[in-house]
Formats: sequence, structure tokens, C-alpha cells
Amino acid sequence: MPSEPKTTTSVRDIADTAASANETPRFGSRTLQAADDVFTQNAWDHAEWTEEQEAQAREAVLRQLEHPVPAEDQGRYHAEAAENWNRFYAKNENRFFKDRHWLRIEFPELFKTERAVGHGGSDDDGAQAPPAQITREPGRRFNVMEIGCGAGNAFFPLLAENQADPDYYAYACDFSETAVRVVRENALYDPARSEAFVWDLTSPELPPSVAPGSVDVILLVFVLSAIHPDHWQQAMDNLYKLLRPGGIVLFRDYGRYDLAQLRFKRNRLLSDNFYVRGDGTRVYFFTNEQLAELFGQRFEVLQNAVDRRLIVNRHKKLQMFRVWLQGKFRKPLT
Ligand SMILES: C[S@@+](CC[C@H](N)C(=O)[O-])C[C@H]1O[C@@H](n2cnc3c(N)ncnc32)[C@H](O)[C@@H]1O
Repeated sequence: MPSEPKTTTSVRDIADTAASANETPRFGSRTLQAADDVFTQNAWDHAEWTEEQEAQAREAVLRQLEHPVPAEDQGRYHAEAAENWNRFYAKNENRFFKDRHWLRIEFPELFKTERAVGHGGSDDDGAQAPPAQITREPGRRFNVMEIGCGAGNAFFPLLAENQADPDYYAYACDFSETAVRVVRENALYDPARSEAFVWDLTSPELPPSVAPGSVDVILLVFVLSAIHPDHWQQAMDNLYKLLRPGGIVLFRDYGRYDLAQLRFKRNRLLSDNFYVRGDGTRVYFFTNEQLAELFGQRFEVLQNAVDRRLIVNRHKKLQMFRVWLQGKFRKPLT
């Protein structure tokens, strides 16, 4: 595997994302009014980009196009995708991602008491998305499924916070066997209320233990970006088949020109906006338009928002512009 000057990029990259997502106030609540105030907070929402900054981002990506990963190496990264994530989890186990308590704020649909409330986040134009209502018949199991669960940093808090709900059931799956082993070996793993198993979202088969049309909420957080664009359509098919009518996908992932994208140096680009990190894991950077096109074919788009956040290192006087996308996509009732 070619080495990267910053060998820990992938780790830092995802850690930054997890950490800042962790301390997230809801979208749009903290905006920078005066440039001089920038170092008075750790993070600002709705970070405004100057035209110059946009142009620099475009140029950085154009420069990457000049030095892609050599064609002869590309197949290997695709063939070894699961193995590279296995290595990642073998090294980091569950120490790496912080628990994702921000889920309650951005995705209240995952929590019984708040399920009907919903929070729209902010779309690019500032419009609020409608709350995602999920119909729940009394006594029926409420099935939540996290796909690409990693070490379970969302799965375990979800189960803990829904402990009082006897009908709450959670599936956790990942195509990395090591990630699933880490989840199953966690002392909090409770087979009475949940099941963790290995499954590839791009597989032509649904997982045997999940009935088609039975899942109320699918959580997909920083996972579609790890999948080759040629396989997105199969992933969409599977999401659609798993959900019950009216069920929703809760989505969060990397946005175009995020700091992590602009940081990539030569020999990291696999195809447009799709990269391989130093540890062999892959990452794509989406736009809202792409999400609208991908999900919009069959799902109702309840939210498709961009979260442009300025993260500040007050000590080092550094400004880091992050771009994440957040979406809620519903399988129509009919
Ligand atoms: C960036 S990590 C995110 C982990 C977790 N969702 C979180 O936010 O903490 C991406 C995860 O997606 C998993 N993954 C990548 N491709 C997958 C696929 N085709 N099917 C299932 N899981 C996949 C990886 O193994 C990894 O655990």
C-alpha cells in the first residue's frame, strides 16, 4: 500500500468528525457574527465560505486529479475493502469513535418519547424539514437497524437510552467481521434486545435474520461514503427492501470540499471525489444534489441538509472548515 506523508490521516480524520459531531449543538444554533469573535468558541454553525475559499477548494481537487492512484493499484483497494476495515478495528477496537450522543438531537426519531417531534436541521436555504412521523402500532416491535455500525458507538447508547421501551429492538451490522466481533464481545451486548451480525450493504441478498419490509428506522452514518459509487444503487435497493412502508433512513456523511477531502495529497484519488486513506479505507465526498438523485428515485426526501461548520483550535489559532450532509429519507406508505 503506498504510504502517505501523514500516516494517521484516516484516524485523525474520522476522530475529528466523531468528536465534533459529539459536541454538536443542533444545526444552526451558533453562528459567527463578527470575524473577530472566531476564537471565542470551539465551533460555529453555518460557516460562510468566501469566493476565494471556494476557488481554492476547487483548485485543490483539480490538483489531485493530476496524480490519481495508479490504475494497477485500484482493484486491490476495492477487493480488500472489508479486510482494510478489519485491520482498522483490530487496531482501534472500540477506543476510537466517541459515543454518539448527538443522535438524540439530530435524529429524535430513534427515541420513543421524541419520535414524532423530529427536528428538521437546516437546509441550505434555511427551511425546516418536516418532522419525520413514524407510525407505531401498540405491542409491535420497533425495529431500528444500524448499518456500518463499526464498534457500536451509536448502537450501545441507543439501546441504553431506549431501555424503558420494551418493544425497542436494534440490529447492528457491518461488513467488517472484526467490528462485529468487537460489538458482540462488549459487556453491554444484549441478545434479548438486539442482534449484531456481518452483512455487506452492497450484497444482492438481504441479511437472513431481517425480514424484508420490517425495519422502522435505518441509521447510516459515515457509511455510504466508504462504498464504491458503482455499488450505491445496490445499497439503495437494499435500504428500500429492508424498510417497512413509512420507514425512514437517517443519514449523515461527508460533504464536498470537507477539510478531509482537501487534505488529500497525491496518489490518493481513486475516482472523482473518491479517495483511499493511508490505511486502505475509502471515502467519498457527496453533494446534496447527488443525495437527492440517489435517494429521490424511490424515497421521499424529508431532509437533505448541509452542515458547514467551522471548527476552531483556539490554542493553535487554527480554523478548520468541515462539511457534513444530513438527510432523512422515507419509503412511501404506498
Ligand atoms: C467511517 S466508519 C463509520 C462507523 C459508524 N457508523 C460510526 O459512525 O461510528 C464506516 C463503517 O462502514 C463499514 N462499511 C463500509 N462498507 C460497508 C459495506 N459495504 N457494508 C457494511 N458496512 C460497511 C466499515 O466497516 C466501517 O465500520
